[in-house]
Amino acid sequence: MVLGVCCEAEANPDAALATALALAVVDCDGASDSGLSGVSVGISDAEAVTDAAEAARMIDEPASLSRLQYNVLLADNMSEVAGGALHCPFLLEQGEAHLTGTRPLELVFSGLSVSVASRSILRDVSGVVRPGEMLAVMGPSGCGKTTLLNCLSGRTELDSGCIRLNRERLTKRWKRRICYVLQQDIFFPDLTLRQTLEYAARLRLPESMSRRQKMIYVDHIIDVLDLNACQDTRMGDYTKRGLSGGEKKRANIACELLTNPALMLLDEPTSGLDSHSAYMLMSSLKRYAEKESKTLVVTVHQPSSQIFYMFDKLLLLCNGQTAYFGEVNKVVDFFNNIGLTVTPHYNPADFILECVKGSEEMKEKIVAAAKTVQSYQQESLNDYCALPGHLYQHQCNGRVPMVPHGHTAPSPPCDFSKPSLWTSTPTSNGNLTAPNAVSLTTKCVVSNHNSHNLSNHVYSTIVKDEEGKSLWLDSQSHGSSSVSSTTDDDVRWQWPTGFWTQFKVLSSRNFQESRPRMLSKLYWLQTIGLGLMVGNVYFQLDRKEESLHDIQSWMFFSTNYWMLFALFNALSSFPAEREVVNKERLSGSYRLSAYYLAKMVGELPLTMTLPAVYHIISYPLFGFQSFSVFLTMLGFLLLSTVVAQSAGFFVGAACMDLDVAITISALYTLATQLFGGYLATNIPSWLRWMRYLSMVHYAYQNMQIVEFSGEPIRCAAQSKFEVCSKVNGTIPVDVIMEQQGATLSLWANTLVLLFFLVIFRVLGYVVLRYFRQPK
Ligand SMILES: Nc1ncnc2c1ncn2[C@@H]1O[C@H](COP(=O)(O)OP(=O)(O)OP(=O)(O)O)[C@@H](O)[C@H]1O
Repeated sequence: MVLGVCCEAEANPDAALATALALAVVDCDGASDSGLSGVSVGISDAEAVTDAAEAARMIDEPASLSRLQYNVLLADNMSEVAGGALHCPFLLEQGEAHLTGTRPLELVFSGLSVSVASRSILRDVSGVVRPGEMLAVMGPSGCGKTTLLNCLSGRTELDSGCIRLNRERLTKRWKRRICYVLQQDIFFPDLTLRQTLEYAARLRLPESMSRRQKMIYVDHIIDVLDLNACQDTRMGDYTKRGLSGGEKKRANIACELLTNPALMLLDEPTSGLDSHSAYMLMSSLKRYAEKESKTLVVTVHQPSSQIFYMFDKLLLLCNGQTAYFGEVNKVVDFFNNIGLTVTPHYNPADFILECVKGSEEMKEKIVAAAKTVQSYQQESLNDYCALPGHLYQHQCNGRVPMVPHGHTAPSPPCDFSKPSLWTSTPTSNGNLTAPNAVSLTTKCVVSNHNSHNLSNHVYSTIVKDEEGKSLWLDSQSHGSSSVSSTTDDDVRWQWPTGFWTQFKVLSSRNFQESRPRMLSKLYWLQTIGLGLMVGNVYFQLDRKEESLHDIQSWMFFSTNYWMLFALFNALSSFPAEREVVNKERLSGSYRLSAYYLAKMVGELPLTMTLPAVYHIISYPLFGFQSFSVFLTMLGFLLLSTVVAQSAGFFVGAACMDLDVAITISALYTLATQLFGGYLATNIPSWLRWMRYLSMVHYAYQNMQIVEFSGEPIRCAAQSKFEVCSKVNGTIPVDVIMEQQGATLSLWANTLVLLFFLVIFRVLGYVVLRYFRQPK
């Protein structure tokens, strides 16, 4: 037995401990502040726990939930100690730890119809999945399985139909709490599996867990999904070899399991796995669903009969219509009853798939039979959906649900031990019996007084399977926090971690993920080669009028090259990570602002490294003047590079299509070069304003001001500068600048560059926030 409780209490430790345990044994309703803050308590002995639990029972005033920070690791016998007297998952109200138990979740979908470009993809598809159940969605390729999951996760809009999660509508809050394991495995290819999971844990597990606990969690998930051997292998993609298809699939599931969601939607989790691995994976998922009362919807192609019978329910689709919905072990009867008999020893999954891939006549027959069955249930489903979801929110803290004037408040059906909406019981003739009526009078208390539910709702647990191997750590959903509220829409969304944690983790991930891309061996070679080449072309230039053109071309080339380099690199940066970021944003892992800021900061050192190396090589070859000029020029070169990177971020964020982004950027950069002041000095007056939009112009001017102020250019014998006949034999810097029509000072140019930097970065954020929201 292991129990660690971290409480903060200004009272004595025992009281703090008792209070923590009281949470397990008192009704959460009416929690009042008992002034907890500041003491840590740890117990490792069952007797002490029993005593404390007893003490907790005697507390008159339930503890303040708002000021209690707790973190509990509890072994499986804790439930016996506390006697299973849990009444509800508890809420920490004011944002300190924000952990809530995962409520078991009943998923009901009714009459779902979807069409794309006037083609009907799903037609009137309905079903119910209860906590602890696994629903298999099967059907031939293209029948609409993925579309159905997209609907259930809220990613595809419905033409008609309804989806209810514990009677609530599928709001943004729910969408972020549903775990959707996509068919495609979307990861950063250069991170290893372990790094990927660690970052996911640090982002998605609550702040109240220490980093060590999060890492223990990661270890368990790796262990459970048998990913130990490949944990240090990079994820890889189609250009770089990394994890195998099956390993990636399991990694995908592992990332989602970290948050321990109540509802998991898995799109073909077994594809690409050998039969043994597929079996092992599905049995893990099955155990998970059963032990943790999770609701699982899984699409599968051609499961083995062993896997097939692991499912509780089956939804068979045929051309977007329901061909069967009901218990898996009744499907053979259903087919028998319509005259389609399974050959003995034949895999029933293969058989039914062959039937729904058969002739049109056969398909129609199956769909018609399924409709007959469905009509029994449809009415109740319609009633269910007609209920205004927010009236029936799961109010397990004893508060009265909000009810419009003149209505009686029915209690939400929190008790899942009661029969639910769709207990399909096929009769001997294959038809399903009429469903049980929706129970609106069940008690509003999650009060299964059994050991499982205690652990399920309150404590982080290490659940063990029959062989004693740890399966899942923790029973709490970390995907989000707040549970109850008066309406669907006014629920405050609480992020699993705070802004600064997200910023820190994402900056570090961004740095790690971008480094191989931004500082590849090829780029190093290119930079060093270019630095040497340019340095030798403009080798030790004398600061005299005869060399002026070459000096200016070194500056223009250097500035221009690094600005273009940064811009085009940034351009491909968003498209490359868009899918991963969209996936993470959809699952509510972090704020966009934290991601955006982290991206800017995380990539900053990487953006600056290569131009700095180039400058260090080429400037001394070009002709070292003084250390201060060298450093100032480096500073301005880096500033110009970062400004150009901002433009690249903006265009990359705004354009979904990389080709379009490249075309727009090429046009913009070529124009900025033309108006930069070096290539064309006599710009027609009506086009001169374009110069002020050219970032290169300001950067190039600054380089010249710094260089020519440091060591003035000596006049030639036959100087074209009038000033040479009067002053000192050197050309003042402002004369050179005026000759190019540039009148701004060093600081004015710098301010304009900073303005570009801020504007492009803000625009980039606005685009991502309002125009590129993941769907
Ligand atoms: N955005 C879309 N535009 C046009 N057609 C679409 C779109 N999305 C899906 N479809 C079509 O809808 C049908 C169902 O697609 P879906 O991906 O749901 O099938 P599936 O059963 O998951 O297939 P598979 O088993 O091959 O993954 C397919 O015929 C597909 O071409």
